[in-house]
Amino acid sequence: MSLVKLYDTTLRDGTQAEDISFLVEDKIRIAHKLDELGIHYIEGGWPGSNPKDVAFFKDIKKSKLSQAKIAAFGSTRRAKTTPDKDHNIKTLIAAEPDVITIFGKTWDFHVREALRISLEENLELIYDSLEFLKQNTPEVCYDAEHFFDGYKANPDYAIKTLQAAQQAKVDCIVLCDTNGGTMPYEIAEIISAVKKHITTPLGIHTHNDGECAVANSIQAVHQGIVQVQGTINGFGERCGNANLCSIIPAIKLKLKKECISDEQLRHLREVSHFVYELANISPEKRQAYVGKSAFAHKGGVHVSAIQRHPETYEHIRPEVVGNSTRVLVSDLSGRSNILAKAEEFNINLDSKDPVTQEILESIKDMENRGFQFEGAEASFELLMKKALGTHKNYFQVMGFRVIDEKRTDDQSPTAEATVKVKVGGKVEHTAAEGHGPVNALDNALRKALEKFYPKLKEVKLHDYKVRVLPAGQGTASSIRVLIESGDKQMRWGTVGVSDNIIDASYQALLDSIDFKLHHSEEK
Ligand SMILES: CC(=O)SCCNC(=O)CCNC(=O)[C@H](O)C(C)(C)COP(=O)(O)OP(=O)(O)OC[C@H]1O[C@@H](n2cnc3c(N)ncnc32)[C@H](O)[C@@H]1OP(=O)(O)O
Ligand SMILES: CC(=O)C(=O)O
Repeated sequence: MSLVKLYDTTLRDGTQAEDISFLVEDKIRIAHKLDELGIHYIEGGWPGSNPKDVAFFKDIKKSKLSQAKIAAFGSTRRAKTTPDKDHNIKTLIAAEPDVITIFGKTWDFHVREALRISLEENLELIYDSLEFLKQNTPEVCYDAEHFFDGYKANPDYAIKTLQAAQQAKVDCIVLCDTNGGTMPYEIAEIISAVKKHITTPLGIHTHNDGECAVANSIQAVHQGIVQVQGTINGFGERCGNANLCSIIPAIKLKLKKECISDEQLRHLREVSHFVYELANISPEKRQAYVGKSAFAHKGGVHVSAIQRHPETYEHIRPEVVGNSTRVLVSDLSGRSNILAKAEEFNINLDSKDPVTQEILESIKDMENRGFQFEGAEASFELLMKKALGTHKNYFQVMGFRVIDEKRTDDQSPTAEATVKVKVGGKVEHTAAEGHGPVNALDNALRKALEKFYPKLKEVKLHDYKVRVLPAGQGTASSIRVLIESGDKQMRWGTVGVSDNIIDASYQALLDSIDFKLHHSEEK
């Protein structure tokens, strides 16, 4: 099986994305993750650009990578100098990477407009920059910027720029779709034309402006190119770069070519989430292969079929990329969704038991009133237990009161809540303050119940989302509150709906506490 080399530019082109910035420490941690994933080349940055990138190349040498090569990025020399005097080229060599990659101009329009030099001068600049680098570095890649646009505008000149790089004996020539507007069929045609003139190994670097970056990269691999550049999660300039989290499984599972091992592929989802975490960006749910929804089944017909055979609605087994099948519960559910969830929660439920239908109808009715169980599986589990008569009443809330007060215009508001709960035969009446009314109510409820159930001290509130339901009644609209809670072992979601935001929050908080108590006892 032929090997396709993976070249990751998350740490360089990825950081050219709006909102993405990594500390040097983040870059080092990501580099190690990429190395473990089996990425062959890690482009760490542009040392001629900023001190952070210089520090990366210095620091990465202090720790050992298992197999990846570190690449430094830059450009061909400036027009009015020679390579040995060019600041950018000198800093690239000084960074002492395993590989140096420079980009140069292919498109005659860019040579004239961006560099403002003659076409001939640009060819000299490509050749002598690369030739000089080849004498000073073990491996050199050449990124032919705007190659596809350049080829379409002036094929002869575009090929001449590649020939200049080939003459300098570079190790790989990377065809770039820099503006990201090329279509997959053009990639196939142009690569086969290039191969008539160029014998140097070819690579591909695509951007996603036409939403075709992954498709274009796969098309290029199909055409026999040997290096694919991209970024984790598709981070990158404008609409992003080609997403390696989609390209890697496509190379292995669809094109049946070698790139990383099966074991490394099982860590793909983990690496994707790690990079999101360090970038401080919420993972994209609908991301192919690695997203939370990539194998989430909602329609009753789908759930029924995947239980008979997963391949009916899954294009690959999710485990091979470290993901898993999920069944969602909603008003699009059928009995199969309820039965699948019951099995997941270790609840015995017979498909012929009339309670299955009752639960289904109750969900459809509640979703119609604004509830949503997809992010609130703990509330759904409690609902099932109530329907089956296995729900236990650990406590009863006899009432609550919340006061939100702002006495003068220049004073911040204060919030206080009182609750009355009954546990066994004992009544507890407690008050607490908080940052706002919901937090005060949460504090009061826990304060009252922790006396009876000290395990509740472990529960932390991780997320609190409020959504106004679209009834068009302004501040009198119904509200849905989704809460995510967690302890040391797990996280769970609960939901509440009311036309009163405090009441909706109260319902979700109560379910969260109730769920924790049920699970502590079951353990
Ligand atoms: C397709 C890509 O993604 S390429 C990577 C793009 N990434 C970045 O630009 C991020 C890092 N860049 C930087 O930190 C800065 O732009 C630097 C340090 C590289 C250069 O900064 P400056 O010297 O201030 O120049 P500036 O940012 O305005 O860039 C334009 C200069 O680059 C030159 N240039 C652009 N492409 C090339 C090239 N392939 N070869 C040589 N010079 C080039 C232009 O001719 C222009 O030079 P001039 O001002 O002497 O006419
Ligand atoms: C080299 C590069 O980043 C590009 O052409 O998009």
